[in-house]
Amino acid sequence: MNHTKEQRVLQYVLDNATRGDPQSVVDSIDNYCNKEEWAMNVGDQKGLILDNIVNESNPCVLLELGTYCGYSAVRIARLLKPGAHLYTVEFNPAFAAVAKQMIEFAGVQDKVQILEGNTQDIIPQLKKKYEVDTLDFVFIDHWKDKYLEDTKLLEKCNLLRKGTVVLADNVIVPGAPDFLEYVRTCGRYDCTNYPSFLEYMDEKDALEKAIFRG
Ligand SMILES: O=C(NC/C=C/[C@H]1O[C@@H](n2cnc3cncnc32)[C@H](O)[C@@H]1O)c1cc([N+](=O)[O-])cc(O)c1O
Ligand SMILES: [Mg+2]
Repeated sequence: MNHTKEQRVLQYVLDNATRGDPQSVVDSIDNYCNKEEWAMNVGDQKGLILDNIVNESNPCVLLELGTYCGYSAVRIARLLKPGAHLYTVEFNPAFAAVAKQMIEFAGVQDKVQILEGNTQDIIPQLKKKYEVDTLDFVFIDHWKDKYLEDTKLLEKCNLLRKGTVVLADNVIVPGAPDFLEYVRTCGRYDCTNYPSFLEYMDEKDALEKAIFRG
């Protein structure tokens, strides 16, 4: 039975999207969350900004913090060139299970790897255990009070290089003020704000792009 919202979102995708078609998966989730139940996916309006920034960055090795149902993982993976790879970190087993099925249904499982666990534990393992050298692109969309500590951890683990794009969701709602203050004032990032709207709502929100200066 689909007892959780996340299971209901997945079921709607399985019933309405086309297997192997990531765009139809993205569209189905947006339809469901617009019509039936709100869910904390980056959504279609901020999603278009995310698409543009991924496309202009042309990334090979990507990291996402907070997979949730896999909406942004599918959205990003559908744009990746052959050989590019997205690692997405999720510590809630129930959400990871939904995301795994979402990613497989979309047919992007060869481009996406869900790393189950806490970002604090997984980020320090990326180099040795997952053979990551440096990251080209990071999408941050997990608990808002973790954005800053995890950005500093990425720096500490030497996972950022000159030009790495760090893109953060929700810098207005729910907001990540300490993260925003840090990336805009520490001198190590070139920041751009992308005003938009909270997913499936009329409320203002924004993405912040912080390019690491190396
Ligand atoms: O709260 C929001 N997002 C939190 C997302 C959290 C996701 O990241 C995982 N996680 C958390 N710390 C983790 C550490 N390690 C691994 N996974 C982790 C959680 O298990 C969840 O799957 C949010 C809220 C609103 N809103 O309007 O209220 C809108 C949004 O777009 C949002 O993204
Ligand atoms: Mg978000």
